[in-house]
Amino acid sequence: MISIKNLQKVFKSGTNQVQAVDDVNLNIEKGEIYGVIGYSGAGKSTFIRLLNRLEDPTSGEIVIDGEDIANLRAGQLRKARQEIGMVFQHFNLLWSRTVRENIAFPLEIAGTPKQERQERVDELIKLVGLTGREDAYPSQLSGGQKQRVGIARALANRPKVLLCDEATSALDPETTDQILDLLVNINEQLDLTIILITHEMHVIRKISHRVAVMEEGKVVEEGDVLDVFLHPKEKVTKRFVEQIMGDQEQDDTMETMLAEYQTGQVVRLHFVGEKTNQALISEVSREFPSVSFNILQGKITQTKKGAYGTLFVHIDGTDEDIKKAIQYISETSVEVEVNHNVS
Ligand SMILES: Nc1ncnc2c1ncn2[C@@H]1O[C@H](COP(=O)(O)OP(=O)(O)OP(=O)(O)O)[C@@H](O)[C@H]1O
Repeated sequence: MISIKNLQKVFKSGTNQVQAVDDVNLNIEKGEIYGVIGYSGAGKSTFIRLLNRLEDPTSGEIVIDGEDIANLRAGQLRKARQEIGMVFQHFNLLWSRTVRENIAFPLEIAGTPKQERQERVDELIKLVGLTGREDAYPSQLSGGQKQRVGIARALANRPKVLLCDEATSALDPETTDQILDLLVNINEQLDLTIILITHEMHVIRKISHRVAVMEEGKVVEEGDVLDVFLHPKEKVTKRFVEQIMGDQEQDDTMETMLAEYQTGQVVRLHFVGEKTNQALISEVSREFPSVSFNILQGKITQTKKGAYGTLFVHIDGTDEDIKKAIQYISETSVEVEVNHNVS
């Protein structure tokens, strides 16, 4: 659906040159939530602004649904832009207009007749959960509500793709989660392709199907979120994954746990996407009633493709039963690492 080839953006000022986007090549499928992550200055904002030509590319191709956005002239560009919605970090609302009027704005620009405009606005208000706040002004809204207006406005002209530029970075964690849930709903209900840029791994983990990692203008790593989580190759990617997993921390506490348990075994279960932790532990407890399972600690993170992470479990019972329980777990997709055997 979106094909980006050899995309370059060089900013020039006097003798200074900054290569903000450096030979980016990506393919994004219809209906996908595609995340681009990178630290400040990596080129994410420039990249996303190239996609709707808020910036002009220095060279390269951006084909969205068969149309090369990079080479459109002014008139064609105006039309194409209506098919690309954008949500901004700081909402960019019109302060003298109500919620309803803000959402209607892109429809007015597109020349949508009044009756149709009103119907569409009503639909959007419902979709983003702003019923009852239609006549409020932006200054009377919370951050999350402002972003809901931003999202409704971006969807007004039924775009083919929604671009989100750090859409949750100005929000607190709880509101962030609500807005991310809304984006997932919209993606699923409308089968809408969403491209988002962020510096927060949490955003990628929670809603993205695939991710690209940017550094110094380049995409240094790309793939399914779960694959990238499990096998980060680049240093920068490892840093992002550590942000939410904290592996080093777990290795340190392992030693403490081993010292604590004198009977049974402490095992580390590695979840790689196929089974959820709760389902497995209750299933194995049911199968082996004579064995006790005690979850000691763990860090499991849910991605769009399943659970990923590790769980430390103390298993106690007779040697024979413990062995059978471990064998049972090993036969699922969960990898078992036996750390301790004292009996
Ligand atoms: N209009 C501009 N003129 C000159 N240089 C620019 C311009 N916009 C961005 N840059 C430079 O391009 C590089 C990439 O910036 P960009 O804002 O795209 O990165 P980013 O990953 O989005 O970071 P941030 O989250 O801090 O905005 C930086 O070195 C930045 O200084």
